[in-house]
Amino acid sequence: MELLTAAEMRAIERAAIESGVATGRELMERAGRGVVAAILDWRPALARAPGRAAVLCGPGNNGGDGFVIARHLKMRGWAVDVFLLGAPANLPPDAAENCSLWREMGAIRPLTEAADGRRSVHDLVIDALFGTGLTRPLEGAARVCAARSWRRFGGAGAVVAVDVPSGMCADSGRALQAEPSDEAAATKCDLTVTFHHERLGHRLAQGPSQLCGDVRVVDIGLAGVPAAAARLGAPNRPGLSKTIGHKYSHGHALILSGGVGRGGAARLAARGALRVGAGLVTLAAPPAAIIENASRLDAIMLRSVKGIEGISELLVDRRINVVALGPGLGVGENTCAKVGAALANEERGAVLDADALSSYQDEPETLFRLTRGRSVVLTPHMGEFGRLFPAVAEKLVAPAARGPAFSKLDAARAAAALAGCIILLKGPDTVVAAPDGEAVVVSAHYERACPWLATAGAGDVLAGMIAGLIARGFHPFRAAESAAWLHQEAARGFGPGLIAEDIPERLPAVFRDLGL
Ligand SMILES: NC(=O)C1=CN([C@@H]2O[C@H](COP(=O)(O)OP(=O)(O)OC[C@H]3O[C@@H](n4cnc5c(N)ncnc54)[C@H](O)[C@@H]3O)[C@@H](O)[C@H]2O)[C@@H](O)CC1
Ligand SMILES: [K+]
Repeated sequence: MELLTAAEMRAIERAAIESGVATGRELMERAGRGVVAAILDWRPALARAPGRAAVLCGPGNNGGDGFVIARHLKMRGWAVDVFLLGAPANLPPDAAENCSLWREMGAIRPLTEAADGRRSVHDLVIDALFGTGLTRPLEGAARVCAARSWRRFGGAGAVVAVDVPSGMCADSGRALQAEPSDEAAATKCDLTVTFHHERLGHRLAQGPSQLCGDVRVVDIGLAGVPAAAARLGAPNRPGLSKTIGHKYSHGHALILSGGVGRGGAARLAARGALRVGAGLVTLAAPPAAIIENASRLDAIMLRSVKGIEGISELLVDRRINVVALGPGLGVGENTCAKVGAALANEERGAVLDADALSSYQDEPETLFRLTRGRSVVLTPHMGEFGRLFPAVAEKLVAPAARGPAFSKLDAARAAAALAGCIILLKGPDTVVAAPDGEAVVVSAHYERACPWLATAGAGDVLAGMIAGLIARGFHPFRAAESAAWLHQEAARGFGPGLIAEDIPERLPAVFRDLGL
């Protein structure tokens, strides 16, 4: 599934209109009618018993959709109150036409009245104030209405956004705000109905977690108009279903462990690598930690390595085609030396996580010289990301004062360009990006939500799973994307109460469900 920016959606609309696929009026009609159908399908009780709706219309084409919605609701027996921000005379042509059509059916009141009303008498509030054209933070009555939506308009039924919740940037999922002291304002909705494909903002930042509610996509007849867009991440089925061969044909992953009492993270990673299908998995530990690890490992092989030379000696074996390191290694020069040894051979893949990233916080460029152009995946969470890419992270945490705002996708892309390798930026809205700009959002939201995945050690398992898929011959980008998806799916299937150890053990069930 593609995820569009506002500009990409506008380009598609323009191409459709220019090539005669549909007029702007027709698209608006399909959009408004589609929203009504989607709402009634989403909550069938609203279809059985029409009530009273408030339609909040803005000054652009999002408002135009609102007038279409008002008309279709009224035709279905609803009592409809329409509120407009600004004057009808200032509406763009298609919206103005639909405004006139509505005026034959009912009145238009200024939005300030909706903002002032103490209690809502409405069963349904339609937010058609701003869509993809929003460029600056909400002001005045629109801002008051957005704030009221957080209190459900004083008792209103469902709040439904047209295209995007007003106040949210469609590209980043962030609520626009002028300065840090300024509270971000965007409508909090129960349902968001968008058109053609989802926008990126439906999958990033506050979009899915706080603002959109459920999301439905309405077809407005734009299929076939191409766009170069980001995608929603998915498992690579053909890669995963490759028949089981000789154990060496599925590669050999090496996981570097920390010292005595610090091997748990590496063991979790190793288990993830093995369960995801690496042919062989070896855990390399310092001599003093061998007994501890030997008592905990069976299918995973164990090697004692002494210092950096020990790692280099082990890596003379070319059959080891990927190394994962970072979890439990500690932050410091010693870990940097291990990263250097792990990346010495150009042909070998690598996954760097946790301490392998934080160890370079004083000179990230030293790390990037090693990773540039290599089959390497860096898997930072936001904190680690900020240490390696401080300038990029700063742009992401600065208030989103203008739309389109800098997004998590932009951040991961910028980081991938700097590091010259694959970046997986963690979160429920995980983004995987490559230096050439390819990017996916692996989204654990809506029907795939699994907040219990934020548990200690889950990231270690993910690093191991990525390494396991690289061992199996996956391109590092596909390995990161598929592993992130499988990781979420395992957590989803397990349910609340999940601990990191459960994730690898759940993978066989995930594979079975995929029909592999
Ligand atoms: N692109 C498409 O293919 C389609 C778009 N449609 C609708 O059209 C919408 C986009 O319409 P527009 O481009 O007119 O954009 P909007 O309706 O989102 O708003 C644009 C207007 O608001 C003003 N504005 C921006 N930020 C403001 C602020 N903070 N305070 C006050 N005014 C502000 C702009 O100057 C402009 O006049 C979509 O979200 C969608 O709802 C649909 O009709 C169907 C087809
Ligand atoms: K809206």
